[in-house]
Amino acid sequence: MTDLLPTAAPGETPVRVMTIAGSDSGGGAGIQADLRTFALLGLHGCVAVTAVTVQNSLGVSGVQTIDPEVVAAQIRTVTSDIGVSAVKTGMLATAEIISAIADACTEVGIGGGGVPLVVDPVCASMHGDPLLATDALDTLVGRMFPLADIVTPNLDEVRLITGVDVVDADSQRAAARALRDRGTRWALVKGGHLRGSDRSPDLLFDGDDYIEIDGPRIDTPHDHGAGDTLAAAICSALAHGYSMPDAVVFAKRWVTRGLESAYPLGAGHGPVNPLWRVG
Ligand SMILES: Nc1ncnc2c1ncn2[C@@H]1O[C@H](COP(=O)(O)OP(=O)(O)O)[C@@H](O)[C@H]1O
Ligand SMILES: Cc1ncc(COP(=O)(O)O)c(N)n1
Repeated sequence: MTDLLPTAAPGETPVRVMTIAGSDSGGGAGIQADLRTFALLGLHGCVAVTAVTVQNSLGVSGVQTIDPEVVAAQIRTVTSDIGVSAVKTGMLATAEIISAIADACTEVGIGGGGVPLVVDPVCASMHGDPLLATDALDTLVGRMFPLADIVTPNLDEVRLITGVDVVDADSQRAAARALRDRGTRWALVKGGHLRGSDRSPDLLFDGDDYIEIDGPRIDTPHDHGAGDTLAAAICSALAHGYSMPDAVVFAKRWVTRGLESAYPLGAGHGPVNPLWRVG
């Protein structure tokens, strides 16, 4: 497997994908991270914006959500004209927005065995600022997980969704099982927040087999947008027809390379850097 995906010839339409997520004004996470990964992997990225966050390297100081009907309309108008081969979701903000997205996805054939759907169940920023209304978690799990080909929570999100505290390989497996019980086809329990090891192992589970997708732990404070970058790369590989295990292995290598060349930005946490691709 290579570190890159096939690209279109100049003038030829590239593979299209879509991110349904929030905007990060600091450019490190959210739709900005997704679009960077899509573009650098040679795909054309479309967007359904769910919220505009007021954010920099130190945290999130404001959120303006988008009218749920406008979010759904972005999904319908893109799919009816441009067409997409895979979709990922990130910050979905409120229960009303999630319901509108789930309805629109069902209507146009995203998820549920149709167009592959990657659900990154974003609940908070890395600084701990909330990105999902506290009453919206049940809707996120109840409406999006049954549509999802894969869900990609970090360990804080795993705890919120399943109650499982991941501290070692056994609890990582228990968390993967508990996630699958909530309706997703594949569960990925990311090990990025597992401290005290020189590895950062993610665990992929389809209900039968556990697949450990290992990688070295990169010693950097600049990991803003790591989860978005991983999920956007999984989405990109699925759009090219990769199997789920191959898509996650590909994406893990992509985010690891991005962490290796992550850069400082502002006074806080800088972003993972998929620009290694053009460096
Ligand atoms: N310091 C690190 N070194 C290597 N890989 C990491 C590191 N931090 C996160 N990752 C990887 O980046 C991806 C995103 O993980 P994580 O940081 O847990 O997600 P999130 O950004 O959603 O909190 C995972 O594949 C994880 O293993
Ligand atoms: C709009 C938006 N979406 C997602 C994240 C999560 O990224 P991180 O965990 O790196 O803060 C974020 N901070 N902002």
